Amino acid sequence: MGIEVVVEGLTKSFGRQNIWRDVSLTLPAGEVSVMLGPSGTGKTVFLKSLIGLLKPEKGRVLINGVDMVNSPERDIYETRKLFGLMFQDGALFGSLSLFDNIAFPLREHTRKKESEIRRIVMERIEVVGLLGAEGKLPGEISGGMRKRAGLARALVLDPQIILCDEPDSGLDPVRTAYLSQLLIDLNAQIDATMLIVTHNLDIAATVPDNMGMLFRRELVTFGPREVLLTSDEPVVSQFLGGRREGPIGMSEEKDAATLAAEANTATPAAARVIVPQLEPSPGLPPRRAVARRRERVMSMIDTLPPAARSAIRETYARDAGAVTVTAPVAGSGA
Ligand SMILES: Nc1ncnc2c1ncn2[C@@H]1O[C@H](COP(=O)(O)OP(=O)(O)OP(=O)(O)O)[C@@H](O)[C@H]1O
Repeated sequence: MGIEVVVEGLTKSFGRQNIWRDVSLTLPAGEVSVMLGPSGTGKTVFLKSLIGLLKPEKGRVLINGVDMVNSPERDIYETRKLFGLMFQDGALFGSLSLFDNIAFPLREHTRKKESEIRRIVMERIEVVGLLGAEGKLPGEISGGMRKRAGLARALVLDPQIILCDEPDSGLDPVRTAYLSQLLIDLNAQIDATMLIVTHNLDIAATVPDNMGMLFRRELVTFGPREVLLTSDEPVVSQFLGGRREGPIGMSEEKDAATLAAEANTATPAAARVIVPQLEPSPGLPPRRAVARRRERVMSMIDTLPPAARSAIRETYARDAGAVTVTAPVAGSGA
C-alpha cells in the first residue's frame, strides 16, 4: 500500500519572493490527489519540496517518520527511493531507446541482472500501453507516448508515492482521457499514493479522491474532491469555470477596483456538475483506496461544509449518474 505524506506548516521563498506559506495537508495512503492552481503559484516547487529537492524555510514533510525538510541528507536520499516522478516533458534521454530510458533507474540504483531488468521494463511498458515501441527513440514517438514512457520509467522502482507534474500538458482531449484512465488503472494495480499537478479540469473532475488549490501564496483548500467541487470560494469558481471574472488575472492578481467593477457586470456562474470518478478498466482489481477513503471521509463528514456533505452522501448513495450542484455566484459574497 502507498504511504501517507503529512505536510505541516510548509513555507517556501526564493530570496525575498515568498512562493507559499503555512501549507498543511495530508496525502492519504494509496489515494489519488490533485493540486490545482493558476500558473506560477508554486505547484512544481511544492512537488520538489515533497521529495527534498527544494528546502522550505519552515515546516515539515513527514514520510515514514523521515522529515524531507530537516532530516539528515542520508535519510532523505533513502526515502526519495519510495517516489516515482513523472515530469511535464517525460524528461527522457534523447539518445536512448524507450527501453533504455525506462531501464535507466534500475541500472543506476539497483544491482539487478539484465534478464530481471528486461522483465520489469517490459512489464511496465505493457502497463502504459507501449508494447512494440520499446526500440524507438523519444524523438520518433508522439508527445503522449513520451509521457507514457516517462510514467513507465517512474514505475520501475515500485514507487509507493507517485508525483506527476502536469501529465496532460501538450495532449489533446482524447489522449488526456486515456491518460486519466491510465492513472486510475495504475492506482488500482499498485495502490500507490498519487499526487497530480494539473490545470486540466477533466482530469481534476474525474481522477482524484482529494483535491487542493494553491493561490495567493496559500493553500486555499485541500480535502475530499467534493469539497473543492462544491466550493463557493471565488478563486475556485473562477478556475473551475474557466472564467475571466474573478481574482485570477492574466499575469498577476487583480486589484480591488477591477474586482469591484467585475462584480457589477459578472454573469452568474453555471451550475457545476459533479461527474462520477473513473473506475478501473474491466479486468483490473478494484481500487483498494476506495473503501479506505469512504471510511475516512464518512468519519470526517460532519466537519465539512454543507454542500460538500450532501454531495458526498449523494455520491455514496448511488452507483452511477451525475449529481448537479449549483455553486453560488463567484464574487456575490454568498
Ligand atoms: N529554483 C528557483 N529559483 C528561483 N525561483 C524559482 C525557482 N523555481 C521556481 N521559482 C519561482 O517560483 C514560482 C513558482 O514556480 P512553479 O514552477 O512552482 O509554478 P507552477 O504553479 O508550477 O506554474 P505552472 O503551472 O506555470 O507550471 C515562479 O515565480 C518561479 O519563477
